[in-house]
Amino acid sequence: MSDALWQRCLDRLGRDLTEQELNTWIRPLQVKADEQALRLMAPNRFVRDWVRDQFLRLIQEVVEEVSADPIPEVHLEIGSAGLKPRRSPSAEPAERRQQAPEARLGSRLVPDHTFENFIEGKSNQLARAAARQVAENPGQAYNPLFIYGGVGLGKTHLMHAVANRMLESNPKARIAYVHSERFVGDMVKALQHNTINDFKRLYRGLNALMIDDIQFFAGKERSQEEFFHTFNALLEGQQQVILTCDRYPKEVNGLEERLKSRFGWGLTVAIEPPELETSVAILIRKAAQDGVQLPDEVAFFIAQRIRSNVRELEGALRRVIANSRFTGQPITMDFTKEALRDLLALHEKLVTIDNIQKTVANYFKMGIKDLLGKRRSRSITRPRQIAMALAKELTNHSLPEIGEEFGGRDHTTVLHACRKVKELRETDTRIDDDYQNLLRTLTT
Ligand SMILES: Nc1ncnc2c1ncn2[C@@H]1O[C@H](COP(=O)(O)OP(=O)(O)OP(=O)(O)O)[C@@H](O)[C@H]1O
Repeated sequence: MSDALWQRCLDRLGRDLTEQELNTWIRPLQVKADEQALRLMAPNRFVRDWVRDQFLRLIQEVVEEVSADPIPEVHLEIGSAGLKPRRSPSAEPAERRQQAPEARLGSRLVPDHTFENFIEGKSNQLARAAARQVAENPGQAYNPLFIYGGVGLGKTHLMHAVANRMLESNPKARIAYVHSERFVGDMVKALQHNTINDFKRLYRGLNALMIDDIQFFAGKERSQEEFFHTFNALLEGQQQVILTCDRYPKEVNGLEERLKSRFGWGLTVAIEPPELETSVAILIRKAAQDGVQLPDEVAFFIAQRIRSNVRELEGALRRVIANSRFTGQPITMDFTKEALRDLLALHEKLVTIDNIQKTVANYFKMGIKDLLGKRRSRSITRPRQIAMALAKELTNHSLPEIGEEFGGRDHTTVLHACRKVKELRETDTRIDDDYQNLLRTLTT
């Protein structure tokens, strides 16, 4: 009964919470069978406290709304609906752990991927904070830590930052960072050479295991099986596990349910594409690391045009710096536009005012006529203002040109729209989410 009720609550909560809030805080809760109450089990104290402070009242309201009489009380506790992971000391004897040669496990860590070099912004704040906690208290804070998000957004960087920090405090820590394809490859080799027991011993004797891009496990049942056991052995021994994936674990097809549910034991956090200010800060920092002082306007220019991910931002910056070194010219706006001409042409070709109008109208489920027309009800002016702000941000058109394209409006109307949207994004997360979603749709 509780499961069905909770499912109805989840559907209803989807209307009030963002997808990220649902995925990070609400979906990891498990329901424990109870006739009288709805018992929600949080995987750890952090999640319980956060859910209690931020969402419990809403959950209670939703439960009242969706349940028939009698309305159950809502209890929020730490634990799980099923078995708890055993809190035994390390699963492997110490001398056996010492035998495993590090070099045979995983890939090298990038020394520059540190917390200090990771620029924080709203889009990655939670992931960075969680990773830091894990680095300070491996095996204790959140286990496993599951970081998900699109390509090139800093998941690997954060993983390495945890490993680098752990090694700083304990140079003997046994940490393996592996891409999931490599884990699968190594396992297949071990099976072929009859060395699967060594393989198991190596992995299970670690202090921390970090596996990147676990979406590649999809459909590989034998690897998932082995990984599941390794994973359990490490968790039981309170050794840290960190995983990354390009999407929310429940959305990976071909991944066993028991694995997906285990991932929810710790903390699942998202990384989003960086906001403009974060992108600018990243560019300025990366340039400085290369000994280049990047003018602010150039950083803004690049960040405004390349919105998809940090790797692309870095690529554009590298190209500007390389061109400047090669030609001996200083990095000015004109120089940057020239250096990135083909890249920007590609982006601009895709983002036209027309395209923005269609995408925004579609997103808010309204007609283009209304978007461009004279009606002034809020349900129409907001999307209209958002569309104008996007046109200013993503195209090279001037304010009067944009006004013209929006039903012949004055350039001051466009300016007002841009300011209003900026202000609203700072005060209303829903509008900010809508804006970010639209940005992403238009630029990727
Ligand atoms: N917030 C940030 N501050 C500084 N550098 C960043 C930040 N986010 C990402 N980067 C840099 O962007 C590049 C891509 O990041 P990373 O390889 O960690 O992405 P990823 O999310 O793991 O992508 P993929 O899914 O493709 O593996 C790296 O060079 C990384 O250092």
